[in-house]
Amino acid sequence: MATPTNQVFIAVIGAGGVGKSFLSQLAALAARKPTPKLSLCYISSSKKAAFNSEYSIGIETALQELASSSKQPLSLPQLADHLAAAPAKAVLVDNTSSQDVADAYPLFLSRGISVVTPNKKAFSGSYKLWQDIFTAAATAGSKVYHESSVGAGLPVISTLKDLVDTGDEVTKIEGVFSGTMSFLFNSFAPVEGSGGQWSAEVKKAKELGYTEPDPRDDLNGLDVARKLTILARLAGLPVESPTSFPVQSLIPKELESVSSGDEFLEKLPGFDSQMEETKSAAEKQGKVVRFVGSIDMTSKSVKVGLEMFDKSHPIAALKGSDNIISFYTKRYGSNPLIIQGAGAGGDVTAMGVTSDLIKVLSQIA
Ligand SMILES: NC(=O)C1=CN([C@@H]2O[C@H](COP(=O)(O)OP(=O)(O)OC[C@H]3O[C@@H](n4cnc5c(N)ncnc54)[C@H](OP(=O)(O)O)[C@@H]3O)[C@@H](O)[C@H]2O)C=CC1
Ligand SMILES: N[C@@H](CC=O)C(=O)O
Ligand code: NA
Repeated sequence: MATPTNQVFIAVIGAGGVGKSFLSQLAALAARKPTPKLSLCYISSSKKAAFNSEYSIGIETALQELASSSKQPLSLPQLADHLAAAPAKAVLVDNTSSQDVADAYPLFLSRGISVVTPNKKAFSGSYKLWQDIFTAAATAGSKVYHESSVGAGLPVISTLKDLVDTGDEVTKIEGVFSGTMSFLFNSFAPVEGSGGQWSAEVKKAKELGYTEPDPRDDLNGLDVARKLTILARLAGLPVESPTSFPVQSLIPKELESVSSGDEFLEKLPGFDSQMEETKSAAEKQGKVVRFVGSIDMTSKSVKVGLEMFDKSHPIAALKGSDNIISFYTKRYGSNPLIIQGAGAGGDVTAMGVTSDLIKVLSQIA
């Protein structure tokens, strides 16, 4: 039987802040662009899944179907089998931050299943996983896109790929790469006024959907380190892992061994004085403190941490969860190519995922 080319099956793992926004953008996309026909065939959280032998879940009703389902999620190899047996091509959308799901991308890709994701774990894990992912995709002809793994929906990865693919040479990448850290410092240590309480701002960032599922993954600097690992690799620096360069953590020493994110948030107000000291030290010099990262391609060095900025500096003047990312290249000379805008939040992150899906559809359907 010929494989229909006018239909694509979509499997979604993860229905949190980004996953929910993605589903509503998928519903709008399916309504706006009837070709190829987009069929949602699987949706799961960590505990439950909705799927059936007809490969058909209502996109609009997916969250209700998931909530009322009594099915356990398929194991990742079972899901790969299920999608490989679908009557047309399939795309896996990973909206989790799971390392296990990320580790399975080579399996999905080698079975012809394309992957789109905002999950940083695969592209910032071991360099071997990175190679396995792109080798599996190249061998099987499947596609893999991860725009929202850096700067949420901002066109950071596509821009860097375009620079490299057109023969430009990146010399340095620097800026603010975390929506959470941007929000925290913009509200805790604003250019004007006194700012809020550190621990209260951390809670707000979580409520606004900016943080990782566990906010300690933002505060320990690892989220930014992961993003820099991804960008460094794309720019041609084969960084081994996000822990292979200096990363400053903002987790108080006393809370390093706390077992859960919730307990950490409960105890954090007891350590607000530590961040207050950092803020005052900058204020004494007429500056503000911000959490930044940089990749220097010439010296092959990557670093992540706090720096002080004059109040007139563009990094000091960021608002909300904005990221600012400057690409210094041979072609752009001393005036970098700069990308700026919201770097976290469900809708802007899902936008990057949905636009990646559209790119995949244009190549496979
Ligand atoms: N939020 C943001 O602004 C941005 C997020 N991202 C990335 O997007 C991804 C999702 O973030 P976000 O939506 O905020 O996170 P949430 O915590 O809101 O949602 C995560 C979802 O993934 C599910 N999940 C976790 N592990 C598994 C698993 N092994 N199998 C199936 N489902 C699983 C969770 O299920 P359950 O509810 O059962 O635990 C939940 O539905 C992360 O990788 C994050 O780094 C990237 C850019 C910006
Ligand atoms: N927690 C991350 C989400 C996007 O990658 C951030 O705050 O930037
Ligand atoms: Na992006």
